[in-house]
Amino acid sequence: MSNTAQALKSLQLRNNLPIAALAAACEQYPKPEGHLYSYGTAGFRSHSKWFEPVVFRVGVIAALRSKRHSSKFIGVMITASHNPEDDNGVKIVDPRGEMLQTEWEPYCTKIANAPDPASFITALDDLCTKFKIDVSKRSKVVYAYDTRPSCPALVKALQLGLAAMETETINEGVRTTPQLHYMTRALNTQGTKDDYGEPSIPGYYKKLSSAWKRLIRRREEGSLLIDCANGVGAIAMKELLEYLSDDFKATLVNTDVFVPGVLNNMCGADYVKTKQELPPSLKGVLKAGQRGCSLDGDADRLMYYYLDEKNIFHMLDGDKISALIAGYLVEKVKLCGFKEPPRVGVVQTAYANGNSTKYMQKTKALPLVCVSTGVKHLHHAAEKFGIGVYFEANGHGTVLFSSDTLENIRKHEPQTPTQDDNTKDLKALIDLINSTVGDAISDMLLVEVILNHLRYDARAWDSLYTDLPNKLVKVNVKNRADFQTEVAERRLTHPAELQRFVDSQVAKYPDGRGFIRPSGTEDAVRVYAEAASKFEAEQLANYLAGWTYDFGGMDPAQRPKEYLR
Ligand SMILES: CC(=O)N[C@H]1[C@@H](OP(=O)(O)O)O[C@H](CO)[C@@H](O)[C@@H]1O
Ligand SMILES: [Mg+2]
Repeated sequence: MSNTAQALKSLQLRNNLPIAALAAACEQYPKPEGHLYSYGTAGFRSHSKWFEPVVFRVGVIAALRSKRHSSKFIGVMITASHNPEDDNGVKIVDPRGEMLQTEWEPYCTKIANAPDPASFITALDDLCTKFKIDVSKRSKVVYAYDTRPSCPALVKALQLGLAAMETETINEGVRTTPQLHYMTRALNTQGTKDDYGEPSIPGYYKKLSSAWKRLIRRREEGSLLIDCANGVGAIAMKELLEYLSDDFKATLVNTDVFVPGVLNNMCGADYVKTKQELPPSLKGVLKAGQRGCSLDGDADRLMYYYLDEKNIFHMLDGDKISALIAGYLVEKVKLCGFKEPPRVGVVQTAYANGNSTKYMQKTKALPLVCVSTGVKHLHHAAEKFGIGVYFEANGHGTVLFSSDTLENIRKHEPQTPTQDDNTKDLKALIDLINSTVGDAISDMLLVEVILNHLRYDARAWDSLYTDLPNKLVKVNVKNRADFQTEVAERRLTHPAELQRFVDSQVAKYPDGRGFIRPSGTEDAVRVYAEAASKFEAEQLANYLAGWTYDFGGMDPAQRPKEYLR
């Protein structure tokens, strides 16, 4: 008998898992030695070379998650978003289209890292016991993937995991991440009072396009330039434009889907946010005054921008999008004439520009909370408002309507024609917004509608407030776990001396703010600083980076020369 067979025979499981099928499949996808995976903010993410065993195991976990949720559909999305083309990632989507419940994350990590079939099955057994999963229940999984060359092989691995669990599956093919989230929720709510829409990709386009047509008031001059990052967003945008009729004028660029080496390369939302400049491929294409926007590689992030008459680039990031939407919604709600108007609130992270926070709180008197980085934290905090607007500065975000708010709107009886018009608008806005997750395409339509209603061009929108100059630096350290934070990652608890240095430096700069936190997705520590001028923001960031580098146990002789000490 082989070692594996012996190990399997001596297993004492508490749950009736299909051991033979799981072990056989696991042997086909042996876990490479020396690679540790961790289920974090963005699910699992890694170089695609080592990724098939992880995706196979995620298939099994997703099936168990479905069994745990009375056989509701669970979603699985294979994508590495804005990361390089050779990376890939996988994440699990819960029945309402939300991110996987946090309590499952450490179990996913353990299952992914189990070195052999016996320990893999034992880890699954622990999960089943912990969450009282009835293995005999049916399971259903809907999945999709992005345009990366590694996807077909990863999909095969996923399918093997699902087949081992005898899962009913729907393969949605190459789709955006938000489309997969939509599908998951729509499949699970079909025919119920919470019906989210027709559970199909045409259903998604119909829902968005019909809401947009109900909202749009006047013909726009010129066309919106959309940088699709050479990713799946290009496919979705082309399909959506078919539904939007000629009234929506858009020019798509960076649409070379499936061409090797171009995905997210020198384009896309992450490029724009990190470089704070126009992608080279848009130079000479975007005209002064014209609005442009960039999606990321899986179309869940959105960045807007324009060139002024001197051809100077201005970025309208997640904070500006959030300010526009929140400011608009708070006024809209007032115009509906509710007896008890829903409370509109905003959720941000420490990366939100200081002046955006000031604008929301002081100018707009909006309640605002700051949470840790990562969409799941923002999403949960936004659920506490009647209408919760959440965006990360990098352009990922959406609007949530609580069930009380939806009920309130459904029952509302407008007393005047104005109230009636505005209530109709609000209902259409709910359809236009993909509340399951940040959706670049839905957010883009929402921004366009609001600008249309307010008669704003890009410059008018930009002038809501002026961004404080800022700089983000990624610092390599020996062990990022040595850096620990508190108050939604805005302060370090360890190393305490480094935090004291941050405090003393920041105090020297007008409008200065800075913080240091370990990345949740990369092996690095991020340093952020803002101040009244570009020079000061950069200088502050470079001081904090220099100190972080040294505190991180790195060799001072190798310290990058822009870092200051
Ligand atoms: C500064 C920054 O942009 N951080 C990003 C990045 O997280 P880090 O934990 O900073 O690596 O990736 C996350 C997942 O995509 C995203 O939610 C977050 O906003
Ligand atoms: Mg993304």
